[in-house]
Amino acid sequence: MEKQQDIGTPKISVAMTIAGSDSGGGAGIQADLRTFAFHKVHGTSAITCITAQNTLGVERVDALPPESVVAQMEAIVTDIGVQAAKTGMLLNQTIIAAVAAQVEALNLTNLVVDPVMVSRTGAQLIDDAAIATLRTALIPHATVLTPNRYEAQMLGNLEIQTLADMQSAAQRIYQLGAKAVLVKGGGLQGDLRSVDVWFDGQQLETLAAETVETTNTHGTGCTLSAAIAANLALGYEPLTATRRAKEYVTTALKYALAIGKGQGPVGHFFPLLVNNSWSASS
Ligand SMILES: Nc1ncnc2c1ncn2[C@@H]1O[C@H](COP(=O)(O)OP(=O)(O)O)[C@@H](O)[C@H]1O
Ligand SMILES: Cc1ncc(COP(=O)(O)O)c(N)n1
Repeated sequence: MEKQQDIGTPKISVAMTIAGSDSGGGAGIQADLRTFAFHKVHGTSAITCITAQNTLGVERVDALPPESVVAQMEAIVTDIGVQAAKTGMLLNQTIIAAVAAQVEALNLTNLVVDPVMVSRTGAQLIDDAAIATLRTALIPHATVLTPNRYEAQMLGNLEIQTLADMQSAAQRIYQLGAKAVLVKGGGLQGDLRSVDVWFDGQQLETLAAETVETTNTHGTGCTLSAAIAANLALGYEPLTATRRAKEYVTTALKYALAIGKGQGPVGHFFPLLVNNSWSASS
């Protein structure tokens, strides 16, 4: 029988997320796949761990065996192929080491590394051995590295309070070998919450956006790194991809969802649903 004709776009970009599952649907794999879809990029996923999580926090985390993570990456890349990838929550040293080795073996380029180490509230999420491996084995493969305030403090070994501190951090962290570093401001005070600093060895840029007054910020970091990967997959240069991703996060924050008793998630698809009132019956 003849293969059915594709009805989608003739050429579709593909991105891969290597990250953890968030049962609450606001961060991790769930946020990444929605972000890819919003950008009309086909999303693939290598799941590293399963969190029992909601808007109030993480209750439990179960790691997958590193061999499973590596096999998922291989299955995706050897058949479908990807134009860009991102890493999120990698959880432990063995998974980080396995992912870094597989990134090398599969020759992955256009890699966004979101070094999920410390939550925006300052809680350390992975142990010191894992941080050391992230620093030496994975970060040197990053096209763009996106630490939040606390992660940047650890990676740059300095305190961050001001824009000047963010700039120093970006320059210091760049020495770890990523092609570009974006220090994110969400963990700072006032309007610095919406300011990020970019350094790629030549350009030191301040990326500022409108500050959105909301407590529903769950998933902002995941969404930003996934949107950078989506834009890289679409062929944009890293800095342009990052500027476009930041615009998307700002919009998603404006449509953030007041669900649950804690910090609700950003609204990945709500700009579309509100402005373009498609419904199944129409
Ligand atoms: N209230 C806000 N208004 C606008 N942008 C924000 C706000 N909070 C965070 N951002 C942006 O969201 C992105 C994610 O940053 P951050 O929240 O620091 O990451 P993480 O979730 O990893 O802690 C950054 O681009 C940051 O500037
Ligand atoms: C599975 C998983 N991955 C990542 C995050 C960080 O989320 P944020 O984007 O809010 O920093 C999370 N809470 N859960």
